[in-house]
Amino acid sequence: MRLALIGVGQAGGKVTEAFLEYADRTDSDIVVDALAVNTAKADLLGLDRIPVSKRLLIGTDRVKGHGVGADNELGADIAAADSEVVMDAVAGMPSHEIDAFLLVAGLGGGTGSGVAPYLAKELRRRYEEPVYGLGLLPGKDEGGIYTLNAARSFQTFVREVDNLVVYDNDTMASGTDSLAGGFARANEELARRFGVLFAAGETDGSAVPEQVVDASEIINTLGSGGVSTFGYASSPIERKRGLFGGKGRPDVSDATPRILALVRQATLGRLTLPCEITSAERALVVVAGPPEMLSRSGVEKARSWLEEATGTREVRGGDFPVPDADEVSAAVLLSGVSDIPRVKELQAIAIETQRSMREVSETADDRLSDLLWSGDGELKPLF
Ligand SMILES: Nc1nc2c(ncn2[C@@H]2O[C@H](COP(=O)(O)OP(=O)(O)OP(=O)(O)O)[C@@H](O)[C@H]2O)c(=O)[nH]1
Repeated sequence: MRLALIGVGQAGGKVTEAFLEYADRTDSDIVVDALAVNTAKADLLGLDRIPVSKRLLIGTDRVKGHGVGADNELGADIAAADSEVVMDAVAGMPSHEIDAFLLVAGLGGGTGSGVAPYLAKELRRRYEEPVYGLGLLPGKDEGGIYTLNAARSFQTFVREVDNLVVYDNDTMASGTDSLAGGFARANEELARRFGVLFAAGETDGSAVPEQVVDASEIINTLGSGGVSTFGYASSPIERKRGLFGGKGRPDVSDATPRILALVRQATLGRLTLPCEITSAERALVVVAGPPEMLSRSGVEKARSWLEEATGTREVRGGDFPVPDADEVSAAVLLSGVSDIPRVKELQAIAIETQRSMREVSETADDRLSDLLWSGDGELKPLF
């Protein structure tokens, strides 16, 4: 699947660059073009793979390049005023090569969470290709304003995209390094894992899959509307010693059970957004690795298992041969999921935060409560 990537806000820009790094390293063709959009000049200066001409600073008349300081209403207002800057840059992309747009944004801050949903709306209005979101949820320890931002952005973003794929920062593997180091590792891991899914149908012809996962399989799995989560698992392979010191053939004796075990692990392990898997409407599985290890019956069995585990008959699947790989991996996309504890929790905390803000604002400033609070006690979308 060939993507036009648009990274919005600081996190969105960094994750987009991680995708570019993955595509370069694996020589894969998944990124047609990439833009970074921000209200903070410093964040754009911190990028290094996206060319300067494709780093777009918006809202300069309102915030003078200093960012919106976690105010996502301001982010959405700026997007409404300045979206043309982004749409002009998108119009310069080779649209005939693009299978889909992917907007990447952290939903806890102000820029990504406010601007990305508005750009999704504009892109869907102008282009036939599907527009997907990759939304990063803030960790539980990030505080009230991040949670409130994420809850409001989430409901607006879901409404505006064809599908919102979610990555919860709380699922990030914990390490002992700094926050920045932790994010860099998480972004690399995220790009590598999603990369397998998007790159599966874009092989250069040197190794042909038995069951191709092309762009339409991914598009049909994502569907139109809803939320997706993603799981991944891998295991190293043993190779017999190769002639002349080259890579030898892998040991294929356990190829079939290994695939089934990996798909189970990917589905039942650490999903990017933990959810009740039986609430999924559709699923897609990609098994990647050396071609000898990609047993057709393994992939078939894994698909049947996934049908049973999720209770949906709409399960697609295929293989992605990577001749030199030192591992076999399984990527599982669950789409149309609805039973998501973290989203319920996010909304509950956000409503509580709003309620306390409302109590303060009723004595201090009624305008604020009207902005955040709809008459029926629900969170207001951003626009
Ligand atoms: N996965 C991931 N999350 C990140 C990264 N950087 C920041 N975040 C998360 O993104 C949220 C903050 O969003 P940012 O992108 O920094 O903020 P912004 O959209 O630029 O908005 P403002 O800074 O308020 O203008 C927080 O919830 C962070 O946890 C990153 O590199 N990777």
